[in-house]
This record gives sequence, C-alpha cells and structure tokens, in this order.
Amino acid sequence: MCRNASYTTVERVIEVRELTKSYGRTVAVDGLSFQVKPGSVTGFLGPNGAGKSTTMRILLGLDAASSGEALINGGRYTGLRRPMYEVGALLDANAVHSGRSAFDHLRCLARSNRIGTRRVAEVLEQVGLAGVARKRVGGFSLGMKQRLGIAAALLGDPGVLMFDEPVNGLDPDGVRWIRELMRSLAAEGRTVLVSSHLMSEMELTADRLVIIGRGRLIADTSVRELADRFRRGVTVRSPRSADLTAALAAAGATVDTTPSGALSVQGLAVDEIGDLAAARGIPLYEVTPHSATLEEAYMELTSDSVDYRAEKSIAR
Ligand SMILES: Nc1ncnc2c1ncn2[C@@H]1O[C@H](COP(=O)(O)OP(=O)(O)OP(=O)(O)O)[C@@H](O)[C@H]1O
Repeated sequence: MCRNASYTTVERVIEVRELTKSYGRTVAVDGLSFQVKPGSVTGFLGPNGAGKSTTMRILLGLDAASSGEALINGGRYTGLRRPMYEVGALLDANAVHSGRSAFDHLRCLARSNRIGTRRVAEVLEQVGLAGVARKRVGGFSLGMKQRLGIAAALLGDPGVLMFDEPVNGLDPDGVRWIRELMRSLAAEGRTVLVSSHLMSEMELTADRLVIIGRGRLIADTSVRELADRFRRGVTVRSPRSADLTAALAAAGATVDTTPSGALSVQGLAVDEIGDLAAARGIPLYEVTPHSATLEEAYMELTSDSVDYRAEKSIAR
C-alpha cells in the first residue's frame, strides 16, 4: 500500500506556532515555534523536562494548548478527517492492552479506523512481529512493544510520524533497527519527528534538529549547520609557516603557532586558507578543521536549561 504519490505540499508538515502550555505555575512550553518538513528525520532534542512530550501531546490532541497553535498538515489534530491516515505516533509503548495478541490489538485499531485486515499483516511483517502476531502482548519485551507501537503508527500509512523517545531502554539491535526505520520512512518522503534527550543518538539518526530548553526554542538547524557553527578553528602545517602566518593575518585570521610547529588558525575556513596559500605558491602539508563534537555543542546550547544537573551528578 503506498499513498505517498498523492500527497500535496501542504500535507506532511508539522507546524508549531507561538505554542504555550502551562500546568498551574509550571510553564512547560513557552512561545515555541518551529516547522518540520518531509523527507528528513528531525530530532526533537532537549534536556529532561524541556517540554518535548507536552508539545507532542498537544500536536496529537491529547492535551490543550494554553495559547498558540500546533498543526498537522495545516490543521489541528482534532479537525483531521481521518487522523490515522495523516499522522502516526508512538508516545508510550507500554500503553497497550496486555491480554490481547499483537494481531488483535492492531485489528481493533484498524477496524475502528476502517483499515483492512490485510494492512495489519503488512505492518506486522514490516516491524518484524509476524512470527509472534498471535502471542499475548503481556509477554512482550519492551523492544517488541516498541515495534508493536510503531506498527500501530504505520497502520494508516501516514505521511507524518512522531515518536517520543523511541529508543529508551532498547538493546543495541533494537536501537539500530529503529534508527534505520526512521531513516527509511523519511527517505520515502514522510515527515518524521523523533524526540530524544541524547544528542549521541540524534547525531546518528537525524538530519535536522529542533533543540528546546525550558519550553523555548534554542536552535532549529541542520546537523551540519550545527557542526559548522561550533567549528573551533583549523590546524595548518606548511614548510613556509612564517610566510603563511603573515598572509593569513593580513586576511584577518588569528594565527597561533602550536608547540609542534603547526599553525592554529581562527577566522578563516579551510577553502579560504587553501586558496590563499595557492595564490602565493605556499605549500600546505596539512589543513584540518576542528569542531566541537555535537555532544559538546548540545551541552553548551542547553547548559542554561538543565534544571537539576548538579543534583543528578551527585546522585550518580
Ligand atoms: N500533566 C502535567 N501536569 C503538571 N506538569 C506537567 C505535566 N506534564 C508535564 N509537566 C511538566 O512540564 C514540563 C515539561 O515536561 P515534558 O514531559 O513535556 O518534558 P520532556 O522534554 O518531554 O521531558 P522528558 O525528556 O523528561 O520526557 C516539566 O516540568 C513537567 O514536570
């Protein structure tokens, strides 16, 4: 079953506009705006309590916004005519009836959404649960429940998918499986939003990142742009260090000589340094850009948003 070809541009878009959600005095989401577009995996990153789940719950009509809008394909979830065909989500893998078989669980969902039983078999196959389809969900491991939740999300073959911390508690095989599935769903032209508090995971899964802290937007960027933004300089080695230093400084760079004799250059990109050296006939033996790791970039960006870091590290 493939309905992708019929999607129009206004479909497959998640849009959050000036979204605010307060629980009593706690402001869980605070004037948050971002868009998620099709064709890539977008990581929704933020420390614990940043407001990721709240935002997703509002997008899925499970909670009401205090103000602002959370839209899927241009409208509110509650106004979608056939929600399962437009958006699939996995929020809590444990939220299933443990007495039912995987097949029955999906068949009930499918029936109430006018989806045929053939599709149930298809998604069970897709998530690798066909062999245990008749077994009770109560006996499933967390990884199997995650797969079942994903099968449910895929039932209506929706163009928009949302997963809340899908790799939490999974073994490496499970993590890799979910990562590859997300990437293939995005490659099919779907919009995939996946929340996590781990940059190390998102670095391997996502192309774009929406980073939030204390309910506010911190960064809306591609993984590559974030790496570029945190570039720390370029190490350059040349047999004519003095000439090169003078030329680089004249071009506005800050140049330091390291103990090994290499130059540490700030303020010029790799290609600018290469062009400049070539124009003067200065040989280069090494040109190496240095970035902070994405993990370091993330820690730096969110350092003001982590409520309980000190207590957590003491507790550890
Ligand atoms: N139903 C609720 N009632 C009261 N406060 C809530 C409720 N849901 C969330 N909060 C609070 O809102 C804030 C944001 O929580 P949320 O679960 O959205 O964050 P999160 O980014 O998903 O965090 P985590 O990574 O820990 O799941 C937190 O301070 C949380 O305690």
